Amino acid sequence: MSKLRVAVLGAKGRIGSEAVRAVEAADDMELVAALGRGDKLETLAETGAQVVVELTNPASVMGNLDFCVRHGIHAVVGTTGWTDERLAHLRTSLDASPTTGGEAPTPSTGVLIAPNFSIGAVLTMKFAAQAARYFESVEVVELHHPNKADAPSGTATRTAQLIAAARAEAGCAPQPDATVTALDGARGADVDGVPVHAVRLRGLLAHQEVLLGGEGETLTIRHDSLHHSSFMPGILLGVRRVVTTPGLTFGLEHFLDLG
Ligand SMILES: NC(=O)C1=CN([C@@H]2O[C@H](COP(=O)(O)OP(=O)(O)OC[C@H]3O[C@@H](n4cnc5c(N)ncnc54)[C@H](O)[C@@H]3O)[C@@H](O)[C@H]2O)C=CC1
Ligand SMILES: O=C(O)C1=N[C@H](C(=O)O)C[C@H](O)C1
Repeated sequence: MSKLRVAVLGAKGRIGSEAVRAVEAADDMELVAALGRGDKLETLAETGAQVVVELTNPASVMGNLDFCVRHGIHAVVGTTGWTDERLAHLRTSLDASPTTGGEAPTPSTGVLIAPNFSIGAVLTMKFAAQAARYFESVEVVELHHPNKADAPSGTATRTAQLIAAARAEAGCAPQPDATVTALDGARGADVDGVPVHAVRLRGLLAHQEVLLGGEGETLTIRHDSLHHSSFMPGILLGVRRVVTTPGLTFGLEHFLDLG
């Protein structure tokens, strides 16, 4: 069986360099390009890359994906900074990409955007959304290394959105909060009504706590990524699945059998 031809964008970065090693070690993949800032995207087409693993930064990701989609190259994206506007733009460009034909043509290019590739983080999001309706209060605390460019993390934003959606579906009342005066930022960022707090601390990598509170009890769901290796099985799964999943997939959970 022929190997999947994979390229990594952001190949010299913290997660990108780990992804390069993971792709090189995978029996069913061939690393055909490892590109960093300033390298020409045309290399992707020239090397016949079938899948790009995009691990750069929010300022670069849209241009990189535009190139991939125009050239029919599938993409597995870990880079953060996704807004509704950016997702709409990507869907529009996917709609215009080559189609598989048939009565209801679908985009043939697949893009997976995963706010977090680690299984524990994906499960944290799922468990938090399940629990959210049973507690009056819920807040998210994410903790990362101090070199991280964005806050709150993509994972925390997604977690809060899923919690808010679950609470809205269950008809939950707004959270209790009697705060009248507060220093700017003291109550965190408001993501769909869920407070999200970001800690940046030397020594940390990527961690998250979801704090849930009800009458006389609290529940804490905590996840810790202790090494970038925690993201690699998810990236490799994404590469294997995206080639047969046209269009936009948001969240690795769609490629996992979580029940
Ligand atoms: N979804 C997930 O599970 C994870 C996502 N991330 C995200 O991945 C992104 C990268 O994180 P880190 O590796 O920590 O950052 P980093 O700053 O260490 O690495 C980013 C690399 O991309 C390069 N780069 C910038 N623009 C480029 C371009 N146009 N073409 C090619 N390379 C370019 C930079 O020079 C740098 O080497 C961030 O958005 C981060 O939040 C990080 C870890 C896990
Ligand atoms: O920048 C990081 O390191 C990470 N970024 C992602 C995020 O913003 O959620 C995933 C993980 O938290 C590591």
